[in-house]
Amino acid sequence: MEDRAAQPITVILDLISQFTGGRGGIDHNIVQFGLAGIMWGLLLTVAWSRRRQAEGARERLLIWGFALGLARELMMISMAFLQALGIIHHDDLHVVFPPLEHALSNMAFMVVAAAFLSFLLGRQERFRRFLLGSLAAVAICYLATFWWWAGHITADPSSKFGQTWCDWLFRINASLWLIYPPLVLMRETSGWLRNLVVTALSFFFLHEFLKIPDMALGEVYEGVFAPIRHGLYLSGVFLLGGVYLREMNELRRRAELELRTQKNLLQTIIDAIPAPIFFKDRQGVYLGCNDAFARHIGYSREKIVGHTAFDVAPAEKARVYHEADLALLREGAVQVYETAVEAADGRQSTVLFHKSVFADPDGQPGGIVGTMIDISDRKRAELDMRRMAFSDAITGLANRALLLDRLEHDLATARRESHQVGLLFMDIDRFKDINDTYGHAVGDQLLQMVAERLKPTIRQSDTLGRFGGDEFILVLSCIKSQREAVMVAEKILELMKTPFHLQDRQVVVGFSIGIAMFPEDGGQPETLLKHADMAMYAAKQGGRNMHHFFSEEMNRRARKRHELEVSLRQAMATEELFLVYQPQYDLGSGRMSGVEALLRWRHPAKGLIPPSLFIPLAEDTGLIQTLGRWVLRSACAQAALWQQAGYPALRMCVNLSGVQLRQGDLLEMVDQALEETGLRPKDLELELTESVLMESAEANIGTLTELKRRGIHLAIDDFGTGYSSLSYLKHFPVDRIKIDRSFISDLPDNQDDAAIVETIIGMARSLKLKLVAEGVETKEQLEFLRLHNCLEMQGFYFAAPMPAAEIEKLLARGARCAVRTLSTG
Ligand SMILES: Nc1nc2c(ncn2[C@@H]2O[C@@H]3COP(=O)(O)O[C@H]4[C@@H](O)[C@H](n5cnc6c(=O)[nH]c(N)nc65)O[C@@H]4COP(=O)(O)O[C@H]3[C@H]2O)c(=O)[nH]1
Repeated sequence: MEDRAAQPITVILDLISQFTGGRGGIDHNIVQFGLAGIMWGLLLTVAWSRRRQAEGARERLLIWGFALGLARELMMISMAFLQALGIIHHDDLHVVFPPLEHALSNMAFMVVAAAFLSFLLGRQERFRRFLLGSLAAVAICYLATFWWWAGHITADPSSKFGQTWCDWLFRINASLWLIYPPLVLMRETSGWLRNLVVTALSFFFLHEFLKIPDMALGEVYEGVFAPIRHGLYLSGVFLLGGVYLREMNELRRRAELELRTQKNLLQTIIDAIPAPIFFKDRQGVYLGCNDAFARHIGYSREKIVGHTAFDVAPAEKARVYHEADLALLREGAVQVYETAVEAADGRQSTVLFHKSVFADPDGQPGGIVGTMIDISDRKRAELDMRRMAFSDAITGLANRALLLDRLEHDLATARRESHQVGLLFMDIDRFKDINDTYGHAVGDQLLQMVAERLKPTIRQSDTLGRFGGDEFILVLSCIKSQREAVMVAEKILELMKTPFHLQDRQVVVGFSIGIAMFPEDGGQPETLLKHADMAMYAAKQGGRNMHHFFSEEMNRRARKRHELEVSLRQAMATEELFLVYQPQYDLGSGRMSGVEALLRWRHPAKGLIPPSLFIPLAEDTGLIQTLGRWVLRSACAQAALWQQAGYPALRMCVNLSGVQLRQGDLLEMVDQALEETGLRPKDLELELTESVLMESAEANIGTLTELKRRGIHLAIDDFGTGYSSLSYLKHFPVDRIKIDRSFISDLPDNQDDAAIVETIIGMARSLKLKLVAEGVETKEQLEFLRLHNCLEMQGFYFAAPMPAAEIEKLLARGARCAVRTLSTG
């Protein structure tokens, strides 16, 4: 029965055996070894090349497994060659090679199987146990076999390894271990990858297992089994290799995809950051950048990436960046520096670079990553702030702080290098009037225009600034003589002569310049400034629109002025000031028609100080406000007293300073004085000098009209000394003209004066203005005036200024102008 059953199989096996060339045929086919060797070699190459990216136990195992497989094939190829070349006989091969070949192929299978187990199951412990167990078993089998085989072959050199019990042991052991991985995988995983791996591992198992029936049959049908087994082996290797390569390909694709995703993500993230970011390699080639960077430097990303700074920045700048990069790569750490960047369109910006080095996979400096913070606005703001701190807001010239700083610096240099410095202190004459007349905006405009005219006069090394108000300073930093300063001053005065176009008007402004020289006039900035200021004051006193050098005399005068000022302040508190009154007579009635209140100062040490000395000082220092208020109130009070005492009404004439007129509170001051004293407005006459009136005619006309509306009389003092425009005179609400005493003093002999006086009298008559002649000292003068019909007079011929009590006496006596009183006031 058994024979019958075995018969058809035997027939088939015989047939296959015949067909395949029988024993020793394909078993030792060099093509098969070659193919398997190529596959193992390829797999080893791939696994080796990937060892960096895919670090891990599996990859290391695979390298070992593939290497063992390759070693087996190489050994088989060399065996085939040795046999083909007749160096070793076929029978002798069985002595050494089979145990080695079995060990290598089995170890290769085990290791590869373990690697796939770990990969597909993801459980390290399990595959480690499997690996250790299988390898230990293979090793034990191998050692035992070899030990036995060594003895056996010595006893019977014709015996074959494949026909001994140790071969059995070997095959059974190997197939038992090789059945394990496919079974585990079948049970625990699924998917096409699992199926392929299971198939490949099963082929390996079958390759080992089929040897067992072959041996059981006495290797009679090795011609059948060998091709099948080796076919299975080759298929297993190719299948596994295919799986692995495909998997590698997939991994690479996935890695690339991931890399691309990561790159996109990174690009999106850095594009979302508003600060420019870039990164370059060690050679300075841009590897990437964000939109902000591309925008900032004005190039597209394509023009930047793959290029160096030399392609996107001017060579000079690129060199700076490159050198900074090299230093950073050399020294590592972080680099922060500020620099100017020029964009493609030439736009300049100041940026703060933060650069650091990034490492390559080997931990070496791989390149540079940097960010740029645009600090142009901050820089500009800092610059503006610095400029604002040192420049005058209206004119843009140096301000007081900068002027003092420069002056100090120039003086230090001049001291060191022994040269001179000229300081020009300039002031616009009557700037206040312009401000009052046209408003502050126009005043500022004038300051700007003056600054513009001054600018071209200065050299690079000079400093021009506004010291405050209408005061300009020019520091001539290095000059050889006073002559140079004079030339500059004259040039400036010449420039200022051209009228300024202000609010559709051509306005001529005067300019006074005071000059102080280093080292003669002072060694310190403060002293020089003070002295130049004094010189400027002297220029103003001297008739304006001129320049004046500082002198010691000026200093002395200034000191005296200062002392006087201090005394005047004290005088106001200690009643050293008092009023005297000078009568004015009406020759028509022969009666005293009015009195002029005149201020006196009796200094405890210096005696009587004339008003011509202290009134201008009071005007300059602002004391005139308080003083004027006091004079007006006292005079009004005195006039009211006389009236209350029953004397005939007298016109009380009070001098007003130009400063008082310009201050806004004149009306209020007058109202208050009248109200407090009870004097009628019509009994008060306010005297304004012709020049004061003309200086700011337009601004004053409103105030004067208001005074007039209240019934207060207005007189033009010192008439004839200024250059009254007749048209203005016609518009001014004045009542009286006071002919200046300078025209009276030489009457009647001086023909010119006589003609002037006659003209003034004629003009007053035609303008219907009243007249009073002041400074009448002689009978001839009186007669001349009377002859020409000027009937009101004031002067020493009639009476000198006198205290109120004296006036009262005169009033009490009903004194008439015939009385010749030459008493002093
Ligand atoms: N040679 C000569 N002089 C005569 C004669 N008659 C009078 N005078 C003087 O002529 C000046 C007349 O005053 P003014 O023209 O208003 O000129 C005044 C006036 O402009 C100013 N002043 C005086 N008191 C005041 C005041 O209270 N307020 C203001 N703002 N100015 C005043 O001081 C100037 C000088 O005043 P005074 O020294 O008091 O000098 C007075 C007076 O003493 C004469 O026949 N011959």
